[in-house]
Order: sequence, then structure tokens, then C-alpha cells
Amino acid sequence: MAATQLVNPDLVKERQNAAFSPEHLTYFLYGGPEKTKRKRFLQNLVIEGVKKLGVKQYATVSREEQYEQALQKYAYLVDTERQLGITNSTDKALLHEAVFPCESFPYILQYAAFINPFTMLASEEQKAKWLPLMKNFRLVGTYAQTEMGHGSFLRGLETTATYDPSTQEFVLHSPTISSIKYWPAGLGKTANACIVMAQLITKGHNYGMHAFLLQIRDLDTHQPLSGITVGDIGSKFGLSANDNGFLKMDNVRIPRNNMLMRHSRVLPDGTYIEPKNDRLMYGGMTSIRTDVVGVASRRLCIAVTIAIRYSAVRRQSEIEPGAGEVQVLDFQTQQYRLFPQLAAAYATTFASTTISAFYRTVSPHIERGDLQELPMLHALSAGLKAYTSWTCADGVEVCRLACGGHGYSEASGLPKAYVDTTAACTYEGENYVLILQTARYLMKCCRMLAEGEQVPEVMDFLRPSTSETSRLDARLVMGDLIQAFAHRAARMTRDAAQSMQTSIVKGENPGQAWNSNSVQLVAAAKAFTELHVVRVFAEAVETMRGSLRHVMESLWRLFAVNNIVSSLGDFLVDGYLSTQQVSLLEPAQRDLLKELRPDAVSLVDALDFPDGVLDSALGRWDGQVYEALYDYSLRSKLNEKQVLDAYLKHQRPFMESQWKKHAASAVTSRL
Ligand SMILES: CCCCCCCC(=O)SCCNC(=O)CCNC(=O)[C@H](O)C(C)(C)COP(=O)(O)OP(=O)(O)OC[C@H]1O[C@@H](n2cnc3c(N)ncnc32)[C@H](O)[C@@H]1OP(=O)(O)O
Ligand SMILES: Cc1cc2nc3c(=O)[nH]c(=O)nc-3n(C[C@H](O)[C@H](O)[C@H](O)COP(=O)(O)OP(=O)(O)OC[C@H]3O[C@@H](n4cnc5c(N)ncnc54)[C@H](O)[C@@H]3O)c2cc1C
Repeated sequence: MAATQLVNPDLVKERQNAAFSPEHLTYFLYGGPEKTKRKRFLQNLVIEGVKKLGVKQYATVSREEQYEQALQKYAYLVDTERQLGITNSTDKALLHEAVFPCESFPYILQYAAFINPFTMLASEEQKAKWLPLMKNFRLVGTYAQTEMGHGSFLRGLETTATYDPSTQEFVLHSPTISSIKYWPAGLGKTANACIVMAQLITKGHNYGMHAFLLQIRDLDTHQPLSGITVGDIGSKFGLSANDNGFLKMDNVRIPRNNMLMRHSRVLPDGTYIEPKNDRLMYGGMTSIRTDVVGVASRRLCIAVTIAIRYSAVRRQSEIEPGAGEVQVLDFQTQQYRLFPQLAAAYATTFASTTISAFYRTVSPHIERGDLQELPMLHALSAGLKAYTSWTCADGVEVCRLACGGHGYSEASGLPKAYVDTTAACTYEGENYVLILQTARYLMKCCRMLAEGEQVPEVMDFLRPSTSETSRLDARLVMGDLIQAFAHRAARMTRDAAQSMQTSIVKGENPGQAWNSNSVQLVAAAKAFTELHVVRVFAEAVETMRGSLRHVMESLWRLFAVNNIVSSLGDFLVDGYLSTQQVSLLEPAQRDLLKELRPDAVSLVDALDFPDGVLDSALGRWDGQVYEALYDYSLRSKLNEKQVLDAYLKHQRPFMESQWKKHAASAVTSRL
């Protein structure tokens, strides 16, 4: 930040009073001083670069302009990446975040869900042929899986790819209205190609969902190809700059070699060669789910930075009559709403780092055909995607509400952060559907343990424990708190397994038993995922030292205590926590709020978002919120003219007609 920048005195004081060095925490988060320096260089570079493009603030332009600006910004982003020779995913993510702060963009799936799944599913020969075209944007693509009628239940997809051996082509077809591909990002207007997921039919047999590369538009004119009907699905709850699209295929013929043939193949005569494991087809989704954990977590980090800085600047009401108005952050209720979001922002940050690392470790094994860790990766990535997107979407909304009236203005940056985060609860697998996949894995581990088989180490919490009561006391020892989460997850998992068994004994088939116990199964899977998050947050804190360790341990404790208090029944039902132990928690929670209060602003400063990423009048580093809000309002499109055409067209005639009617009746009444 510029040294001469005029900073709100309350924020200056907050920063002076911190008990730890936020810079050290920033280094911890971004991998050390050098990497932090690089992060700042990259983000500031593109924030300045975008300003020079002359694009207008997201919230002040129409959907069509948002779309156009997003294309313009993306072209600038890719040029910059290429000029700087950037290829690693961390640098790329930082640049994307700075160019598209909490904003979607039409090319969002070019790498995430076009090039990546293609790389996983295509043969070496196919990669050699098409990857260069994809990487150089001759082919701009998306992932077309969801249909109007089916998104969750992939076996229900209706699009067919029927092999015709006489021409050695597949015929892609949308047989019904419900089979129209619907929702894929960038499909409406931007993509000229896509990966289409369709039911593969050869020699009269349906072999289930497979991936095909389909060109949908002419590479030069961009007109849709014959047999293709494609377009934008229309305005949505958010993500306005994205042209999520529909696609109808009317007997579109593609060469045999457009089926992605790394794992399964169709020979020229139509013979089907099976994959080693049909779950490999789902690999692309697992990769995106791990990314979504990070995306959601960054949104909450942004929201909590905005809300805490604003709460330190905003003064309203008195605590002691006559003593002057206080910073709203001094109200206990404000701390009670915001500090748990701050803790969750850090918790989900560490969860994201660890699931990405796990994915990077396991994916080369999967590539080599060793699928041993795949079920664990699937269960954990599905659970964390659901847990994090729920936690972060709810958290962003809490932050928005905690900013009072100004939180409702787009100038706060919070509405767009919310619509962007809540979308993550649905895309890449609806959260309930996904967390039930985690529950499926828990049930499998219970069975394995019952049969004396080995389970992965992370699932050891399911082994019967010697202690059925907690040792928790007023010191809130980290190990005791973690043990409480482990006990809850194990008990809820075993109870769900037991209920399933009871349903089966009563005569329900496995599907019915699953459905009649699914509320319990979801609760167990959430408890397991929360245990994981609590653990990885604790592991990160345990590597810290000194004053940083002290403050982060308090934040961790707040996360743990807050989550116990908000699901107290889970911990009390079997007497694991006593009422006496529980009675310690709420006072401890209040003490933690008080303890964290002086460090709150520095804890969000450490997240190190430049103003260009926050894109918020309320969350600015310098705290000059009223100037920024006023400036935003003056730039409203409605203020471009003093008297609008709409006044002449609708308002004045309406007022005149009302007045005339009223005057006439007044005259009549006088007669
Ligand atoms: C950054 C922003 C980007 C935004 C991009 C958004 C892009 C999108 O939204 S793309 C569309 C995403 N769509 C989805 O995620 C669809 C969700 N549905 C599914 O994944 C599946 O239909 C699912 C998993 C729910 C059920 O599949 P189904 O084959 O019926 O599974 P099911 O019978 O429950 O399980 C079969 C086996 O496969 C396993 N399995 C399922 N998925 C996976 C996977 N991804 N990896 C490994 N194993 C898997 C199950 O664990 C199960 O194993 P087991 O039999 O040993 O227990
Ligand atoms: C912003 C956005 C971007 C998207 N981008 C893409 C994209 O690029 N490519 C793409 O292919 N798709 C995309 N999608 C589609 C998305 O992946 C699906 O919408 C999502 O997987 C949910 O499927 P659905 O819409 O069929 O929901 P449904 O399954 O119809 O969900 C409706 C309700 O039924 C419940 N339900 C369904 N099945 C079960 C079950 N087995 N057990 C319990 N409850 C169940 C759900 O929990 C939910 O409450 C996008 C969606 C959005 C909103």
C-alpha cells in the first residue's frame, strides 16, 4: 500500500494494536516471503492492467456488457500469462482471482473442464492431435454433461452416441426435450467445441456414459454447425458474465476417433473394449471438486475481510450512554456473527490446501492404474466440496447481513461474492447428492471394519474407542476437542449403519433402506467431514510458533467450540459430553470473542487481498468507505441524465392522469 494513502484512524489503531505480525501469517499462507512478493507483484500488475483496459465496474453494467468485458479481460489475462511465461497453477489462480474478482467468465472451463478432462480421458494420439488446438484457443470448449432432465443421476442421461460401422462415425442425438444439454458454462455463445457425455450404443448394446469431442461452431465464422442448436440459457441468480448454454444435437455425425479412447474404446467394426474401471470416467469431476473447495474458501476470505474492516470503520450507537458512538465491531453480537466466519475462512483455506495436496499425490497413482486410493479421494473431495461450499455460502451471507444497509448495495462486493459462492453448492454435484457419496464410503468402511479388514488411517476414528466420555475441561485442550469431533463422527456413522441394518431386517431392500435413513447418513457424513476440517486446521496451527501460534490457536478453538455449540445435541445424546462440560462452552466462546477482538483486523489483513480483488467500497484497505460509496452512487447509470426519458414517457403521463382524475372527483364532490 502507498505510504501516503490516507487511512481511516480506527483502522490505523486496529493495526497498531495487533498482538502478532500479520505479515508472518501472510507468509505462512502463501508459502514464504518470496512467494508472497510474487503474489503481490502478479496481482497488482493485472489489477493495474485491467484499469487501463477502460472496463467499467462489474455492478454498473448490463449483462451483455459484463459478457463483453469478460471476453476483453480474459484476452488480456492470457496475453499477460504468456508474456510472463506463467504455467504453474498457483500463479494462474492468483491472476484469475485479480482479473475476475468473484466473477465468472465465459472461458472458465477451458482448462478446468475442457482441457483437463480431455487430458484424462483421451488417448496419446488424440492428445497429440487436439491439445495444441485447445491450448492455443483454436478450440474453445466446455464440459457438456448435464441435461434439462438429468444432472445428478448420470446413468439417466438421454443423449445417445450410436456407432455406425458403415461410415465409422458416431451419431450424436438429443432424442427428447429433456435430453437437451443445459447449463454448461461458456456453451451458449463462446465455445466452438465441447466434451459431450452421452450413452454409448454399439452393436445394439448400451455401454453407459462416455465422453466425445464435438465441434459445435465453425472455427472461422463461429456459426453453429449443421444439426446443432445452441444458445445462452438466459439470466440466472448470478454469474451474469457467463453464457451458460443449451445444446440440442440432431443426428450429428462425428468420426469414430472423436470418442475419447484412453480407457475404453470402440473398434472400427463396433466392438466395445471395456475400461479397467468405469469410475475413471468420473475423474474430471473429482478434479474440479477439489478446486471448488478452494474457490468457495477464497470467497469467504474476501467476504470476511470486507465485513471485519467495515465493522472497524463503522461507528454507530453507544455502549455507555454519553461516551460516544463505538465501532460496531465492539458489539458482542457483531463479533459473535463475524468471528466464527473468520475462523471458518481459515479452516476451509487449510482444508483446501490439504485436499489439493492429496489430489496431487494420488492422481499419478491413478494415472498408473493403481486405484487403491480412489474411493478415499472421491469420498473426501465430495464431502469437502459440499461442506466448504455450504459453510462459505452461509458465511458470506452472514457477512453481508452484518454490514447492515450498505451490505445490500452491490458496492459492498458482497452480493456478487454470495451468488458466486452459492452456485458452488449446486454445480459440480448437488451438495446433498455428493455428501451422500461420502456417506456411502463411511458405510463401506463400517462393513470392512466389522469384517476385520483394514481401512485407511484417516478412517481409524471408526474403531471402537476405549473412552465413552470426554476429558474436556475449562482449558479446552486441543486434543480433547478433536476427540469430541472424532467421537461424534464415529457414533453418528455407527448409528446410521445400525439404522440401515434395522431397515433391512424389517424387509426394506438396500435402496429403500438407504433412502429411509438418508437424513441420518447426511448428518454422519457432515460430522466426518467436519472432523477432517477441524483436524487439518489444528495441524496447520501446530506448525506455527510464538504470538502467531497463540492467536491462531484461539481462532481454531473458536471454530471448534462454535461448531460444538451449534450442534450440541450431537455431543450430548449419548452422554459423551456432560451437561457440566457443556456449560463451559458458551462462556468460553464469549471469552474467545473478546480475546480475538484486538487481532480481528490484522487477521483479515493477513489474508492479503488487494483492493482490486475485494472490489468493495466497504472493505477497502484505507477504510474510506463513505467516499467510495458516494462515488459508486454517482456512477449509477440512472444518474447519467438529470431527467430521464422514462419520466417523460411514463411518470409524467401517470402523474397527470392521476391528478386529473383526483381533481375531477374533487370538483364533483364539491357540487
Ligand atoms: C470452478 C468452477 C467450475 C464449475 C464447473 C461446473 C461444472 C459442472 O457442474 S459439470 C457437471 C457435474 N455433475 C455432477 O457432478 C454430477 C453428480 N453425479 C455424479 O457424480 C454421479 O451420478 C453420482 C456419483 C452421484 C452417482 O453415480 P453412480 O454411478 O450412480 O454411483 P453410485 O451407484 O452411487 O456409485 C457407483 C460407484 O462409483 C463410485 N464413484 C462415483 N463417483 C466417483 C468418482 N468421481 N470417483 C471415484 N469413484 C466414484 C462410488 O463411490 C461407487 O463406488 P462403490 O460401488 O465402490 O461404492
Ligand atoms: C452455475 C452452474 C454452472 C453449471 N455448469 C455446468 C457445466 O459446466 N457443465 C455441466 O454439465 N453442468 C453444469 N451445471 C449443472 C450442475 O452440475 C447440475 O445442476 C448439478 O449437478 C445438479 O443436478 P440437477 O440440476 O439435476 O439437480 P437435481 O438432481 O434435479 O436436484 C434437485 C433436488 O433433488 C435432490 N436429489 C437428486 N438426486 C438425489 C439423490 N440421489 N438423493 C437425494 N437427493 C437427491 C437434490 O439434492 C436436489 O435437492 C451447472 C449448474 C449451475 C447452477
